[in-house]
Amino acid sequence: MPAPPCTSCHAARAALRRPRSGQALCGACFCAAFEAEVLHTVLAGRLLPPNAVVAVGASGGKDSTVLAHVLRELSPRLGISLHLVAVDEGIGGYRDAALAAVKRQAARWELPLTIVAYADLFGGWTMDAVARSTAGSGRSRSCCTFCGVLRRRALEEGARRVGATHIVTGHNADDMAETVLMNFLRGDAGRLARGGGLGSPGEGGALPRCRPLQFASQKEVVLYAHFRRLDYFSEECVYAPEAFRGHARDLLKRLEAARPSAVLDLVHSAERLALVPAARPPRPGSCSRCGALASRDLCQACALLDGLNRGRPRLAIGKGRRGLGEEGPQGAPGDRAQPPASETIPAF
Ligand SMILES: Nc1ncnc2c1ncn2[C@@H]1O[C@H](COP(=O)(O)OP(=O)(O)OP(=O)(O)O)[C@@H](O)[C@H]1O
Repeated sequence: MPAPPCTSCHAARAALRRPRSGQALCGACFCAAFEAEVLHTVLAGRLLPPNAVVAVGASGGKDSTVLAHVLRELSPRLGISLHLVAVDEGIGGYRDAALAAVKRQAARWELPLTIVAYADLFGGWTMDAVARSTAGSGRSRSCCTFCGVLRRRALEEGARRVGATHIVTGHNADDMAETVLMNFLRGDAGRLARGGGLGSPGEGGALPRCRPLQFASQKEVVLYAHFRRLDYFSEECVYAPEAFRGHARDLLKRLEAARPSAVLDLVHSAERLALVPAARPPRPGSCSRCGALASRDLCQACALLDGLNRGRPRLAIGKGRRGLGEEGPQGAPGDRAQPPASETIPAF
């Protein structure tokens, strides 16, 4: 049976049904709709003002590839300029291939690219060295904790170097829903309290960050990349299988099978959550070492590096009561007198 006509242009045959709405569209109309929705997210949320210099966190993966492509399409209407910033975490057998994809994108789209490396920024520490240091006798399950904190810092540093006024990342709705689930599973009220919204406004001197793909489903991101024939790197990070996020991802897939709106419902639930004031993190101060946003003497990145340099990395990541959980905070439940330092960072 031939495909039905596209319900938008009525000229071409439909090439897909949109996963959420079931609408039958041709590839061109789907891509136009996808771009219009991202434009709406940016405009309605006032995420990127005219003349913004936008650093796109470019990992070479599908999400940031789609984000960079869509923002490039939209940049004349938004009046923004783009700069790709890629972080080389020093992960052998993974990041080099991903960076090669970013370089190809920069060349094809004629966008400036800056690469910053953990090894240069963090006193010689690469993620592979961190993994060796944190593993002890077994496999390290805390790599994503370290990497998330350090990458956030590295992206901020890279963005500053290129004179950016804003940072965007490619987190999609599925990523956001996983994060909400993980925060629930950890009982992390501090993060849940400010987990909604489209990003952080740039408190404490940090650059404003946002996630323009936050309402786009992973499936549609992949479909957009397919129809626009985007070239991206699709392998999983070598440390990802150890991460707690994988459990949240599996759970989310099962929830979505039973209830297709589960992903977006979770994203919106984070926006609507109203927690009692006592659950909110304290007003942040600044790190005594680097001046970044911190709720304790040292910011997350400096605390982690301190632990690594002293040969006691596990202390900084929650093997004690006040450390960080994997990819985020994990203070003792109910311990609100001095919440974990990680509560000072937004949930991405
Ligand atoms: N090495 C990196 N350099 C620059 N930005 C990065 C890097 N890694 C991740 N990011 C940014 O953070 C976002 C989320 O990354 P993460 O690895 O958690 O998710 P992802 O869904 O696999 O994203 P992607 O498909 O873009 O790799 C990316 O979309 C990108 O904007």
